[in-house]
Amino acid sequence: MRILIIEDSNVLARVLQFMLKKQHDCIIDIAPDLATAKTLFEINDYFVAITDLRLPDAENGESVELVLGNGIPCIVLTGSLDHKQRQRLLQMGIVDYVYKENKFSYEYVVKLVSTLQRNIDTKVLVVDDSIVSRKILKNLLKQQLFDVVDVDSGEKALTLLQDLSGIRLLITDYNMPGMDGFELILRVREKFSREELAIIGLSNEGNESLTARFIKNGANDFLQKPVVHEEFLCRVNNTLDSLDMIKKLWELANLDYLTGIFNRRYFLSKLKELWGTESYQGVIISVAMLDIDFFKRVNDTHGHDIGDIVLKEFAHRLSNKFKQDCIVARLGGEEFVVAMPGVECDTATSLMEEFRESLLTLPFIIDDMQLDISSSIGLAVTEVGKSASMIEDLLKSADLALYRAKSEGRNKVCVAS
Ligand SMILES: Nc1nc2c(ncn2[C@@H]2O[C@H](COP(=O)(O)OP(=O)(O)OP(=O)(O)O)[C@@H](O)[C@H]2O)c(=O)[nH]1
Repeated sequence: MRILIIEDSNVLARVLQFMLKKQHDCIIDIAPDLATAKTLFEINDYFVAITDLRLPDAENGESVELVLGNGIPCIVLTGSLDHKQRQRLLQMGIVDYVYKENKFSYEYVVKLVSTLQRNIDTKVLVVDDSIVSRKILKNLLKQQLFDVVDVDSGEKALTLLQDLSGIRLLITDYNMPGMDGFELILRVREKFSREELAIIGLSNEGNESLTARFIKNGANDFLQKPVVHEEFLCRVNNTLDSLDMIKKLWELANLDYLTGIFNRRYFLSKLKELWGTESYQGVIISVAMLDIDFFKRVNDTHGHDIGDIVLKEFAHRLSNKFKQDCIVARLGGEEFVVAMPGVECDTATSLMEEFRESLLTLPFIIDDMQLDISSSIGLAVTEVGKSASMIEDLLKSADLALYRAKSEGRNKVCVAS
């Protein structure tokens, strides 16, 4: 990522450069005047430009025209701004303006750059029967680099949500012929939770209870039309920030920090979920526990960092082999587990034998070193039932089978009797 700072104050430009570099892996060019900025635009492609409104050779915001004329998102830095200037800048299509006040202003600029990066990969669906309103919202969102799709009815929105995966934010008008905004939200919430898909409702009705109704029906936020540029973008970004935060918390709670695969907590909750699902009652389930052999030696011989790489590679291979309905997790240390619902004992044993052998035939190459890694595997099989204590028994059996595999010489699959 390459960023251009157009700013005649060398101190300010350097502070911003330092703060941006701390947060982003990027190249930063500094132009102290319009002429230099013009030259830099001829030779480089920029992700975003941050420009002062007044420069020694361009006192009237010509740098903003230059940036936008080059099709580059523009963040404006300014000491002051009157109402007219603000209107003009927003109409020109800048990302945002920031007052040069204190360190928080520069932190805000750094955050804006992260937000723009996030927005590029964020799909937003706008639903409004008014072409004018859709166009305004689309333009506002595109200035922030969002990937925007729009439709003119709730019915089309539902179809699109079904066909096009990855939409993270739905912005819907309330008053629409056919399906109104409320009904659309209710229908959407049957399939998508607040954590998966955020919804912002819009209406030009000045009805006070509308906000609460929207939110009670499943919207994350609500805004009055016509939208105020800055408020709209703040609300959109806050809503998406909350979604990101929830995702991060979910990952912290359910993923193993080292390998990125599921952790023990997720694994156990998933098994409990299966046990509680009517359609799984009586379905056969195989569970395999895998433990890397003599892993302590890997750490002792090559160091902990290499040990970590082995764990990551092992997890990667395991989750590549057992996809689809299987649940693959790291239980802790060098111990992993795979649950295979619907897989009979014979098939599960063959699959585990294949995996065990693949470790020997495809050695781990780390830093040009070849490491011979093997695994002992214990397998237990049962039918999903009503009693939760069965889960404990199943895991105990797999663990005992693993213990047997270890004591019988390692690099072996043992099935619980
Ligand atoms: N690098 C690394 N090592 C870990 C991690 N978690 C646990 N270990 C190490 O894993 C090793 C496990 O050693 P042991 O339980 O003695 O087992 P082992 O050497 O694999 O021997 P067997 O299981 O009997 O074949 C210990 O040295 C732990 O320090 C981790 O996250 N990273």
